Amino acid sequence: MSDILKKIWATKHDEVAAARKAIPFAEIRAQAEANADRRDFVAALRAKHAADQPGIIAEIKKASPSKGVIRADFQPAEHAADYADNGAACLSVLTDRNYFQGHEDYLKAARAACTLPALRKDFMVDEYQLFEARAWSADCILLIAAELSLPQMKDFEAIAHALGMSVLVEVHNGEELDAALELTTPLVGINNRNLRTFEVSLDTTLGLLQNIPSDRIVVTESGILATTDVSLMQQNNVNTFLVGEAFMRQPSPGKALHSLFFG
Ligand SMILES: O=C(O)c1ccccc1NCC(=O)[C@H](O)[C@H](O)COP(=O)(O)O
Repeated sequence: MSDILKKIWATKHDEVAAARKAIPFAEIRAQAEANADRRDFVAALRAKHAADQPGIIAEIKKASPSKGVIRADFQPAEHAADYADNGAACLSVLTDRNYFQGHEDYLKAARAACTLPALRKDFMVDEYQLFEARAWSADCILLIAAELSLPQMKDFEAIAHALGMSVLVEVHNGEELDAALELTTPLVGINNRNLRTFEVSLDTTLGLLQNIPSDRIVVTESGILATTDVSLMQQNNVNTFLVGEAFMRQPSPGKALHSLFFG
């Protein structure tokens, strides 16, 4: 099995090198720092929990390495408004072009179509991408502990927070979780998908859960497809979800969200 994560990482370094030539670092940094349009990603999740509701991060994803094209009729702004109307707390928008057919314009369009905070869902390998994210109005960035060192994650977290963005740190095993818990972000994502083999098991969340302090918000990511999956997580006190495919494959992603979480 080829390691897709390593391939993605190599592509990202090439992309960043090209982006730095197209828009110099000083310029993207100035754009990021001038962008005062901020929405609080963590507060949006906490508000749902305070109202005794699930915190749903609804993903806008056209394709993926494991599934190919998930949704041919892809309308990011419409999907965002549909999610917002049906109880999502936040958006997650793929901006990776090569592997997910994403684009920064999808992030901008989705966020502009509603009032929800948005995660730039991408593979952050270089600080340049954090400034890009804020320049594009992202409210949160993803750090994948499988490929980032702890010093890198600490640096990236500090930059994201200084720019007013939240950080979702993502783990898949105990070693990655130990590193993630060295960060200050309350958002700890447990990816049920092994990003190297594509194998999905909800036991990943259940197995790591007990090692996460109660002041963190555990986000269960990937493979949430059925109401039984939602109930299993809620029975284990996990009430924050990052869901893509189960919504994006349905004619109305928003109605699919409503039916999965609110019956
Ligand atoms: O989804 C993939 O195939 C994939 C492959 C390699 C790296 C990341 C990948 N996915 C990112 C995600 O984690 C998911 O988009 C997200 O958690 C939503 O998952 P799902 O609800 O199963 O679409």
